[in-house]
Amino acid sequence: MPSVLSKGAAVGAISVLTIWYNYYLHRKTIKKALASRAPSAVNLQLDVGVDEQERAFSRDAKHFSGPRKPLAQLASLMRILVPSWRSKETFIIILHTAFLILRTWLSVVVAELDGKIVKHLVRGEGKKFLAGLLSWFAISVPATYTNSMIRYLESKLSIAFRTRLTRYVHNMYLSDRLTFYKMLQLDSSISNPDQYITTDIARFCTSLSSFFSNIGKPVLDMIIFHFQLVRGIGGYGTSAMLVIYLASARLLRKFSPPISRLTAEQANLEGNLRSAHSRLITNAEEVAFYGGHEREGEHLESTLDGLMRHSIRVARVMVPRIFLEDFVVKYTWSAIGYVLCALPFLADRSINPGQRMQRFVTNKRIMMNVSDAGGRLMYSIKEMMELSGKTERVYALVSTLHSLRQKKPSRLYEDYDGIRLTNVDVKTPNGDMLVEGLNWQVKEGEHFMVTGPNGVGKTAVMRVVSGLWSAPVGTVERPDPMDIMYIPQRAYLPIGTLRDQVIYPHTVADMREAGRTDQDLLQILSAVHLAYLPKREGGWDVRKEWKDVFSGGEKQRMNLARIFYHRPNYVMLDECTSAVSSDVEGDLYERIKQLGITMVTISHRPSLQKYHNKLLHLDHSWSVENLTPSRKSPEILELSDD
Ligand SMILES: Nc1ncnc2c1ncn2[C@@H]1O[C@H](COP(=O)(O)OP(=O)(O)OP(=O)(O)O)[C@@H](O)[C@H]1O
Repeated sequence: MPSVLSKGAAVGAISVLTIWYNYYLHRKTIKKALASRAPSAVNLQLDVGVDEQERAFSRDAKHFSGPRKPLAQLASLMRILVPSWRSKETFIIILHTAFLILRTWLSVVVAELDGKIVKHLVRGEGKKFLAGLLSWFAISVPATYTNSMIRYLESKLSIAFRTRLTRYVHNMYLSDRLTFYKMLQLDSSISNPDQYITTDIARFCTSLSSFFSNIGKPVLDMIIFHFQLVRGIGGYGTSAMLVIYLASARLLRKFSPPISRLTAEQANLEGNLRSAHSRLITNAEEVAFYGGHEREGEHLESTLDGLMRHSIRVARVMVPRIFLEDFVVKYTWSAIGYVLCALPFLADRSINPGQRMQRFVTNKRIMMNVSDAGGRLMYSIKEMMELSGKTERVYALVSTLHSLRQKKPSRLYEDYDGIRLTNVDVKTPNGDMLVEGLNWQVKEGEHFMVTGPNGVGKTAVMRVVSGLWSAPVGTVERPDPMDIMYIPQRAYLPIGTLRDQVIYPHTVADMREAGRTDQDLLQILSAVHLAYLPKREGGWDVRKEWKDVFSGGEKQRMNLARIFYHRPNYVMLDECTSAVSSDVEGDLYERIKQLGITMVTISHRPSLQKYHNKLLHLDHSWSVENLTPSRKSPEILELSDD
């Protein structure tokens, strides 16, 4: 009984520590939540500065370069998951390990108590039997508490890993190096980053945190129980058990299908299905107009078919492995365990029945625990392979982000008062030449129109100026990003309030800092002929899926409103008034000019020429022409082939 009390005290001490830790974390979370209500910097990782994060990325880059073996991949990812010995994750892992040890220790105590209870029963010692039973119950409270804490800490670890890894990826994905754009538009190695960031990271973190229990617990059990068994059945018996385990592990490995590859493939196919659904969500109206539901249905079905065929194949190849695993772990090991427990007592007839019963029950209980731990270790070989497949995908994501982040942009200078391209070759990401040796300069007050046939590379020039595409040859000079804006062909409406639509990409905090008010925004909306919107939609704070609310022309005018809000020195407009009625369109161009903003307009509409004084014509070669209001046909100033 005293030993039970001292063990109970140990459990109590660990429990108090855990409760204190939870309280501490809870307070920290509340403090953080309150702090995050205040307007914060743009950095996504609230507790780390942008520069510090950039330095961390540069330090980590060498650990994510090129292909690596699964264990090395896991080691690289662990650097992100547990960044230091003083991190929260280290503390959770230590606490988790403490509870694992405690559980194993309690199992030994229970096994010994079992033996004693049976001994008292056989001897007919009623009082001792009852005392043993009471101790048994006393142990059950900390034992169940320990089990629930192990599960709780496992979830906590998984959440902590996921938070850290997802933030790390988000910070790199959405950094000012435009990694998300490069990944989505220019690089095909990661086809569905959304699937990787949402599902794959979550699965990897859950697997990794449960892996600590699944491997850590049985390994601990095996070590501690084996010491107990050596006392009970001698060194030969336990050595025999060990040899049998190792042989079984080899056998199971030999007959195991390539689980890590199958897991990675499964995740890939799930990503394809998800992406097919995302496409339908994004293009629902277009599909509905075309009556393309059957065609889209066929695509979804064939994607689902691929996934299901793979899942069935996985289930089929797993049958022999599961059969072998069960046969070895559940039956063969138990039978051998019985024999090993019984042998010492069959050989030694001098032991009295009570003692014999006590030792047999204790040993059998420990043997069952060893067998159970061994079984869990065998099962965790499969989990280890699955984890390896999940690690492979998450590693691929992080290493691609690192390699895209390091890609050098073209020779681009951001301190020029104007736009100047010198001997620039404009090429597609595939390397196809669109415009060769482009020499083009836009000075302040020179409003340019860029024209040319479809697909000739007009938007490509805007991509090169903005730095989205790098020019392999030549030099690009342009103003500071704060002084130039690019309005793309397709109007973009972010998630948020009506106010957010006008001020994008500013936040409300940025707007307040810039000294702008809702009254200013109303004036801006009236400049783009949308002054009726706040009233119609129910105020500035209303949140809607704006892309479904606004008409085509309204969407474009809202995008143009951002020019009046941000008032850059230069703006590049890419066919962004095609749905705006021509009277409003003309008015908008005049207003932009009145604000002293220099315009570069990509358009096919000759009616827009009157708002510009120069023209860049692209048609596999390039030419710059003067546009004078009095002359219909432009005067040719410079040709690319002269
Ligand atoms: N991510 C990409 N990868 C490969 N090729 C691309 C990519 N984006 C565009 N292109 C190609 O680059 C060429 C130029 O495209 P761009 O959008 O600049 O044409 P454009 O002159 O603006 O045409 P339009 O008048 O139809 O808008 C096109 O042939 C297009 O297929």
